[in-house]
Amino acid sequence: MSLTVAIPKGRLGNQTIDMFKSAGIGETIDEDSRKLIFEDKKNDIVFMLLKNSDVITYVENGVADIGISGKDMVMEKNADIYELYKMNIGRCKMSVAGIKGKRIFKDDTILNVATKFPEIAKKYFSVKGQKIKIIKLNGSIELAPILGLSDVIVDLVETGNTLKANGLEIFDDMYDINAMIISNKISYKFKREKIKETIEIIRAEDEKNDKNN
Ligand SMILES: Nc1ncnc2c1ncn2[C@@H]1O[C@H](COP(=O)(O)OP(=O)(O)OP(=O)(O)O)[C@@H](O)[C@H]1O
Ligand SMILES: O=P(O)(O)OC[C@H]1O[C@H](OP(=O)(O)OP(=O)(O)O)[C@H](O)[C@@H]1O
Repeated sequence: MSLTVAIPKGRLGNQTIDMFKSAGIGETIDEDSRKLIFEDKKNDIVFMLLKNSDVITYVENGVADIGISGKDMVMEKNADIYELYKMNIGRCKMSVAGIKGKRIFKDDTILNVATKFPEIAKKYFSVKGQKIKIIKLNGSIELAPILGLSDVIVDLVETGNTLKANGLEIFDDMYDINAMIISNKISYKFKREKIKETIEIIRAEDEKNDKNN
């Protein structure tokens, strides 16, 4: 049976597809076409291109044997999967941020938190004993404090350019984030050799790219 691989469309997917291609795998993948599924007959792998936040769902349900997902999504979905390899791509931080110079402390009152990651934010603030209200957004999170929708945001920060350009700053660093190769648990039992072989190929490309950067 072929190995099925879930690739997120967008920044992580583009880099991963390049890695596969330079190892001679997935040469049939055409990111410019509207097709979402590509078969590499030579290597007996089927690639599916998914929305980033859906990769975990496909892997957890076994429709994809393995997938590439940001650690942020792995934490947010708390899925029953294996994390097999931590990649050097997709490196950023998850942070609490808000309007520069206006760090808010609200001991007994509720802090309004805008984020794409409600579960991560809830756990983080609950450990700190801070009561919060989540405002779930899907993008442009940095707008929320500027427009008065929230007190703070919980979001990813890489260069810090988006925060800076919008007059925000980091209040607290929460977690280091990177891309992960994840696997369905049953697939790992029955396709272990093929999965390991594929991860070794990606690992070699990932390490090679990391050295060159
Ligand atoms: N600025 C960034 N720098 C580095 N890695 C990032 C950055 N933003 C996101 N990532 C990582 O890349 C993954 C994919 O991000 P991308 O922006 O392509 O997806 P998305 O559009 O947020 O997808 P979705 O809306 O489905 O969640 C994230 O889950 C995260 O792990
Ligand atoms: O620190 P920086 O290098 O500026 O990167 C951080 C930005 O990148 C991500 O957004 P993305 O580009 O995915 O846009 P969206 O989530 O707003 O759609 C993240 O949500 C931040 O907004």
